[in-house]
Amino acid sequence: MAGLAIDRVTKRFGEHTAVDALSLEIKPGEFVALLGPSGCGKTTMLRMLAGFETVDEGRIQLADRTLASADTHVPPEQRHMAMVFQSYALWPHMSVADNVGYPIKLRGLRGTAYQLKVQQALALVELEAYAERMPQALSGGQRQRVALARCLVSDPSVVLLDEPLANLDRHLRATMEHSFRDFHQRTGATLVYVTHDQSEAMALADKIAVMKAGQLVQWGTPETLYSKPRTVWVAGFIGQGSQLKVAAGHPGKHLEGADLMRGLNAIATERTQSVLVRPEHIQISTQTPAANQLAAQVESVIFRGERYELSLRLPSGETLLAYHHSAPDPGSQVAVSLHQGWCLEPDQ
Ligand SMILES: Nc1ncnc2c1ncn2[C@@H]1O[C@H](COP(=O)(O)OP(=O)(O)OP(=O)(O)O)[C@@H](O)[C@H]1O
Repeated sequence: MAGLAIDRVTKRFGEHTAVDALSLEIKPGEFVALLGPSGCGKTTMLRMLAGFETVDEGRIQLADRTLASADTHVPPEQRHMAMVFQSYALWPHMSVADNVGYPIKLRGLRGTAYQLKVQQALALVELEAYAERMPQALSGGQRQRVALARCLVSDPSVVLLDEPLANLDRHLRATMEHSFRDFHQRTGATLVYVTHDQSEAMALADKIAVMKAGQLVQWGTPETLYSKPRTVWVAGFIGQGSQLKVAAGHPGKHLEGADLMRGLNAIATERTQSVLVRPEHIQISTQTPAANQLAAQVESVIFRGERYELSLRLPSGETLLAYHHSAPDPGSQVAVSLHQGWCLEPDQ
């Protein structure tokens, strides 16, 4: 296993900078997600890692070896990496076992050694029983697992995955999230996973690189991104929550309930700091508001199975998303206690 170092890597297409001085240190065996909206440069970064694109500036290293820089370009087949695409790209005329074994057959492996490798790769994705099936006779999730097995058969140091669940329905995606985590635990491979779906990145990755317009805006564990998003934009992109303006705190600080309430009650011109309040830090009651609570009007209620999701309007005119175990009437007044908030940096 080897770690990957991405050091101030830049890629331009004509006038457009697709990846802008991006740096990341990926440890051996880490599961990393590149997360960001469409067009932010995730796929371009992945293709530079794979060697399908050259690097204009900066350097990519795998362990001590330079794979790419302005004057170095190791070709894809010499990088010891494997890539899994959204479209699976299986050969329809070959059985599952033949699809999986194809890369090592190309390298001349035959006989028992070949059979064993194919069997081991199929076992990693729990498809041993499907070895003789044709790809058309598999579900979308199973096809994606065949594609994974095919990339593992050559023991790559790094597996690159480009939105591998994008073509699957919601139910299958959830199942596959478990398969990917199991797969990572069984292989211990270094995985770099591109997605624009924040919940997928949070469910899968050990660390997430959040990208915007070619730049890295935050690099951290899913827990850190959720509880301490750096900027207004990251907070809007990760998880659910409301952003309010307060006259208290400063970026990178928590605000406890009393300070938060005081900050919210200040006059509008003084409320210049953006604060993120997650729904789990909000308590709702249908009693008359006490001195340390806010009065809010219920605008809408959505049933989510285990709870109700409430959209509330505060006296300042701002909206607040809260959870509650029962459904208050739309239009009614509730008392709101805020227990905690996180202060955000403005976007550049
Ligand atoms: N070969 C190319 N020639 C010119 N521009 C390109 C090329 N490849 C990508 N781009 C541009 O670079 C930017 C980043 O594209 P990229 O595919 O990396 O984004 P992405 O974050 O992966 O988006 P998506 O989630 O939609 O796949 C986009 O503006 C895209 O149009």
